[in-house]
Amino acid sequence: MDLVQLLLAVVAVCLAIYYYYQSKYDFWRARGVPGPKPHMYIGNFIDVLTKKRAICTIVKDLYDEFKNEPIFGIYEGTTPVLVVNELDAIKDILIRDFSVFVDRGFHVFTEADPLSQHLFLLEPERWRPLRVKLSPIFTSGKLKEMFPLVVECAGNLERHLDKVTVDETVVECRDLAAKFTIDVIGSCVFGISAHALEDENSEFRKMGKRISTSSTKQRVREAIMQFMPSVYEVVGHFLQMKDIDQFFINLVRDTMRYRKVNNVIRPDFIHMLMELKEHPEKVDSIELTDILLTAQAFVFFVAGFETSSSTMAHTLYELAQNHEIQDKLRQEIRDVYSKNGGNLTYADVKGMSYLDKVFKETLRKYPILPMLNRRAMVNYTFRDMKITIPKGTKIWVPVYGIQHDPNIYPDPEKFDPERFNDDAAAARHPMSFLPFGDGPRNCIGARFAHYQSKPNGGVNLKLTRA
Ligand code: HEM
Repeated sequence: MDLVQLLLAVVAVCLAIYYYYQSKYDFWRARGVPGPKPHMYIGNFIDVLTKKRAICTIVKDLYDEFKNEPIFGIYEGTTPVLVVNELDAIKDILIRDFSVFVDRGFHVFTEADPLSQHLFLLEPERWRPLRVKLSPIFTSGKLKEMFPLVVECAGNLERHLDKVTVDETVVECRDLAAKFTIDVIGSCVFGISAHALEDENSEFRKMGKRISTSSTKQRVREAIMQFMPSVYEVVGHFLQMKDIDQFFINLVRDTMRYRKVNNVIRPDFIHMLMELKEHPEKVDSIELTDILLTAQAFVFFVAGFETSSSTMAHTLYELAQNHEIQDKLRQEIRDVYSKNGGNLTYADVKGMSYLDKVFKETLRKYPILPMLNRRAMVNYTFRDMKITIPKGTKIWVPVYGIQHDPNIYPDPEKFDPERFNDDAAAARHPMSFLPFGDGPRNCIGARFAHYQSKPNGGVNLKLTRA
């Protein structure tokens, strides 16, 4: 083969690759679904990879551009994703036709990343029986039993704030919220005192920081996981955060062993996971390994810590700018505390209606997940729309866009808890407020989130001014 032939062969291969990838971007056009133009290989997420824009901004901008369409198509890398704007269609996906959309469409890396086998990521076969068995952990009754543990942490927070306000130390609210949440999760999930409030070097705090800080290694890891899952299966082992995994594996194993030997019973998640382990026959056909149980405790830490602490920090941020709302809320909180001789009960938290509105408005303006993910398990035809998507198609529900849509929430950047008056909330479509998702695969910890976040806000406002 001479040089010209070699060059022609190289050009032919390059063209073949180019057309192969280009043809992947015909997916939505061929089905008559509108959408933004994708970039070669990267799809519509170049700004996420280059960290130019946050994913919530991208979701909002795309939603604003296509919000008059009931659906539009985008590409995650080369994978087509259907974004569904129409609220009735969203209800069909999350609730009515849930059996079609039971999967989130994420990968579980059983070998490369054993703790990824948790409820949020699991495929339907293992998710279904586990969700059934884990749901009772979050019933009102169980949370009521657990509430004294939260109150104990709120007491520590109160003492901590007493100290720092006397010293007139500047308090970083985001950091304070993270420490409090770690103490609550440490106690309610793992049954240990994490001491994050008092000790800057607490092991749990360090783990929380490691998980939530986005290092270059972590960014590379997440990008490969999301855009090249089959590559991650091979190289994931090298990118794994082994010390974090080992910390949680040891913690759960040692705590379970200690409790068993010393016959310790405590009303927390570890106890409930131990009960599942003791009765494996209760979990259908799936094997309940220590790793699988640890993965569930791990997701309660990850999902419970960052979500609630960000929400608390956002609430305090908004209250610092809206003094009227802050004063009204403080009055409600002080009334409840003084009625009960300085104590806070489970029923009190439930009864604080203004705090509830403030919490909801925070989650409307700052939803933790900018979109919900689902994947069609079979071919699916949308009602009232002449479109059929093939089995395997990924779906996004653009929560951030919907919750910032001025047609649904007038003046959406304004922080206004009155949007959640009973009448105003009832007048809106139920799918227009989805901070915890909806349907059988909604947030399993939603109720727990209320009962761990609100006492934090309560203690902060009772004692201080944001
Ligand atoms: C303010 C706090 C929180 C927010 C805003 C939040 C939000 C969410 C959202 C939007 C989802 C996806 C729902 C869907 O796809 O329909 C989710 C799932 C989940 N959340 Fe939360 N969450 C919070 C707190 C918690 C807590 C405290 C825990 C556990 C202790 C938790 C555990 C989970 C788990 C395990 C899932 C996956 C559920 C499944 O697939 O079955 N979350 N959360």
